[in-house]
Amino acid sequence: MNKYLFNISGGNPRNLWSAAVAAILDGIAKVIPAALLVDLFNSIYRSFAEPAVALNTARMWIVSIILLLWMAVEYAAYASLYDKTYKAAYSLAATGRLSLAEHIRKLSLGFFGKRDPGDLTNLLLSDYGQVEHTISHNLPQLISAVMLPVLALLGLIFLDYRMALAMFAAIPLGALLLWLTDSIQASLSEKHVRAKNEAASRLQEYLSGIREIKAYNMGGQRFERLRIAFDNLMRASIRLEGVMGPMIMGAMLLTRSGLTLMICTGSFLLVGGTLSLPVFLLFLLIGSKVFEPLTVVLMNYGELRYSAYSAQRIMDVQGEEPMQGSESIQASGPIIFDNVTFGYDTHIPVLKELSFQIKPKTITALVGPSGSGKSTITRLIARFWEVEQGRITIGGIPVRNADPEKLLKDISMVFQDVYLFQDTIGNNIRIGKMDATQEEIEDAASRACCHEFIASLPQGYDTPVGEGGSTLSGGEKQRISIARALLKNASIVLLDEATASLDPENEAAVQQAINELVADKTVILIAHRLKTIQNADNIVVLDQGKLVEEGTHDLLISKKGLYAHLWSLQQDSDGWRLK
Ligand SMILES: Nc1ncnc2c1ncn2[C@@H]1O[C@H](COP(=O)(O)OP(=O)(O)OP(=O)(O)O)[C@@H](O)[C@H]1O
Repeated sequence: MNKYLFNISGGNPRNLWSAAVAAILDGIAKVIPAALLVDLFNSIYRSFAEPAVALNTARMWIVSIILLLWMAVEYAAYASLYDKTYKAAYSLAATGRLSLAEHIRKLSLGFFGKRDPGDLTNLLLSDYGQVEHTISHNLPQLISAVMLPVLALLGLIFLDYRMALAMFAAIPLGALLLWLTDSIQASLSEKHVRAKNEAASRLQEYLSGIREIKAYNMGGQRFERLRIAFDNLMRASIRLEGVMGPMIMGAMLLTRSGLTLMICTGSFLLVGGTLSLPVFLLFLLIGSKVFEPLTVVLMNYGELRYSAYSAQRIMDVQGEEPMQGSESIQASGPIIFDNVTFGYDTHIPVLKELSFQIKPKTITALVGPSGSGKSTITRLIARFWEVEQGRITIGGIPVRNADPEKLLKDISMVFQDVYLFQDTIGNNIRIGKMDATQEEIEDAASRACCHEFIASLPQGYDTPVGEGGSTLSGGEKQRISIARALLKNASIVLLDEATASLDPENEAAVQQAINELVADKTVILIAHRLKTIQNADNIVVLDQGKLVEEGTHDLLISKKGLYAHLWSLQQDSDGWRLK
């Protein structure tokens, strides 16, 4: 339980304890009036049962005034409970969500390959929402539901242990039923959460793929997947309610049967003359109160079970080992691949026994057919994935020992598919250097040939960008990402198809910007159009994850190997046109 709370609170359960203390104080505040009522009841009863004893009206007045004043104490206790639980729940969920989001950021990209993005969104929103609800609503109820019977049992056992035992005898039976059916409930909750996540993922897939769905007229087919997911969710929900409902009702009835058992025992003892009427009436009065919170908790038991599974899911992700490493690479040193074998799926190697060296401040081009592993090489340099066999060193420091955050400070990347955040264009460029001045941003944009088009927009650099950059053209996005990289000014530059989506008019200018970006840097460049890499210092040619040849353009042409073959193919296709 402690670990559960520690984990879902992102390691800060302190607020939760103050909420629990408030719940206990609230429970005590509620019990005191019952004790005073017992006293009042006793004194009234005695005056009626024993004619010699006069009705103590003064005592009645005092108790009534205390009860009246006590309402203020009850109000204060409840207000404090309300304040503490809600604050605890919401702040705990907020810090927990942030700390989990931060933790996820530190995981290798391999983790994201295993998880559906919709599943992670659900984890951060819906699972935390469930836990939040449990802490704000169910936890205080649970505490008072446990406290009231315990306090009542302690008090009543001194009054008449036989009646007290009869009253509480059925509670273990109710608990036993819940315990025996626990695995069924756990499995149903788990299936329901899975079905809910699957439905959310399919919905996300449907909405984000809406352009392709329209373009390829896939409405029916994709909609069918969505329909099946929602159908499964409906079935899981019905099963969950249908099975859990009777179980919880059964536990509730068993627990409440204690009241009947107590009445039967009381009647029997009354007839036998071993129980007085006031004690019997007192048990009746308290019994009806004690079972109320227990009933409420049992009604919410399903939610407790459900949120236990949500917390389990949160803990599972928190348990994922983040990438370790504390060393700083020597970014001005060589990048060495030493017998590296790597596969996204460990059984299917994508790179095989790869060894080559990238000299500092040179341009190395990666060439090879589609799927030969060029992008994978750049991802491994940036440590997006972890290399298990062989090693990559930068300036003599193994990448897997490097502090991942510091490593990325020394690397600028321009990807094939550029992602822009839903923010202004200026802030999207600023990602390269968070404390950049407006002048620096504009200078980088000018060098990346995008200043003019940004300045011509009505809001200039303050123009908002749609999610993922959907409001900009491919070429515009690419130039903005080059501006980011220019601003970052890192020693190592990874360029993946940087000029692929630019029109011929812009290409020369962007090529010029890239020349500026790569000057005096260690550059690893992937370009399908071989004419853009003719002047590279070294060309590494890959085929099916293996290095097949390397050298300068002239050397590789003279070797008449794969590079020369790809070169001649491109010369032929350069002039392709529709017939
Ligand atoms: N995230 C991933 N998960 C699993 N397999 C992947 C992943 N990314 C790439 N692959 C596989 O790894 C192999 C190499 O991919 P990579 O992207 O490195 O090739 P590439 O040479 O850059 O290809 P292209 O020129 O078409 O971009 C391919 O077979 C690809 O299907």
